[in-house]
Amino acid sequence: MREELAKILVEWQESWTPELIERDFDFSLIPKRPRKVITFAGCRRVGKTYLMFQLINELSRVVPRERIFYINFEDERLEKNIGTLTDLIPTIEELYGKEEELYLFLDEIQNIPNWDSWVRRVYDSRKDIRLFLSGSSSKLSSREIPTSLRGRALTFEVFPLNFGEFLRFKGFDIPEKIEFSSKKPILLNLLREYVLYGGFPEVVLAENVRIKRLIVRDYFNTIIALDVVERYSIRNPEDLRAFIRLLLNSEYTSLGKAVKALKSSGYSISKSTLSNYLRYLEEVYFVFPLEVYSPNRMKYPKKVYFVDTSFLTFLSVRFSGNFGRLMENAVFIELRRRGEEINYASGDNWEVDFVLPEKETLIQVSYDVTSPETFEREVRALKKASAELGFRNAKLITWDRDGRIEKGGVEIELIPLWKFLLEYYLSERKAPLIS
Ligand SMILES: Nc1ncnc2c1ncn2[C@@H]1O[C@H](COP(=O)(O)OP(=O)(O)OP(=O)(O)O)[C@@H](O)[C@H]1O
Repeated sequence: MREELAKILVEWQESWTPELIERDFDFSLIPKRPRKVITFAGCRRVGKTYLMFQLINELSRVVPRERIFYINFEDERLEKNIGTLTDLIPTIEELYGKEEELYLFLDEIQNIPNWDSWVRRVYDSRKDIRLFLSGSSSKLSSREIPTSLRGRALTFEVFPLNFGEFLRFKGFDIPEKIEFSSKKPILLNLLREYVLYGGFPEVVLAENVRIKRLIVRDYFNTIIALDVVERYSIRNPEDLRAFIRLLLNSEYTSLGKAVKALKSSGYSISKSTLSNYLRYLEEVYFVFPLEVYSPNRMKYPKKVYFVDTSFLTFLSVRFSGNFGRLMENAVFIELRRRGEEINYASGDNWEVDFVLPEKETLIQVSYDVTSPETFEREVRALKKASAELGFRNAKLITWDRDGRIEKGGVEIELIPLWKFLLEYYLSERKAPLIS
């Protein structure tokens, strides 16, 4: 077995040249001190492995290549037992010496039982070894990091491409003065594509909608079958699927109501089971339930957003093609990517899509503000929310309308979606991606 390991290590040193498109990731956020085990967490296929590759590229500029190793524990040549891990460092040291710091990038490490005790041992006993871990499983996500690693690990959350990255993947150079540029119609077309089909790298690169649909459906099936059903040992996968169908077609999740709705379709599932399902789906970064901003939260249902708008486009009967809903989901993911604390707000006959309590900001998202009735409704909701919550920052994210209006003492900033999504990019900040 050690021979296989040696072969894989040498092969990696000799042949590794990944072709990748750079993501926005500020690697200076990875601390030198205190030394931490770095983990990359996020939904399946968002690009965690490629982000590790990008980091390896950056690192290769300052660290000799023979001190950096990448191993994918899904490699069928490797035995999936702890022996593979315990042999790893001695094998590298035999082959390449042990003088300097060693950087180990270990992918899908959760395939090895008891991997976490090995990680802890290495972390505690070898100050000269830096570990970077990734995996499709929530076992590596911050919420589920084994207790033995707590305090030793720092997790970076990876999301589907942001709009700036999406444009880079599409080979589109963002012009200087977008508002006045002749390239703006192209930008808006690309934005439409981004909102409809989302930011999974492979889906973005796929050449037509038919292929995009196939890939997204395949991701969906894999997430449900492997990341949820298998990992959490779900006994009735059909029940889970019925619940997901419900989520994909409703804006809110009140578990009580879900129990009733499912019952009327012939599924008998308890509230506590549904609550577990929702937690699992959240742990694998497939959905993000959003709470209302209110002291008595229990009275209000949660709203549900998906990690990527493509799931709504290709799998939702109700929201497929509902551009307003897709825009709202895209804005949510962008806020989440920036690490904002987010809620929604609701009152008598009004609702505001997002509240950022720390920034005292209200955000409403609306596709069609050209219709005076819709515009009035959105503005009214912002006014009511502002009066009730005392937050004076109000933004209305539109498809492409800029400006500022004052209504009843509340100033509302109108922001085109492209401008909102590129805010970080335009201000040359990079999304922190830290949880
Ligand atoms: N930066 C990138 N440049 C070019 N292609 C990319 C990039 N990131 C991801 N991809 C494409 O998306 C695919 C999935 O990316 P990757 O394997 O990194 O995802 P992952 O999050 O590690 O997936 P899993 O959770 O299934 O292991 C890659 O095989 C590649 O085709």
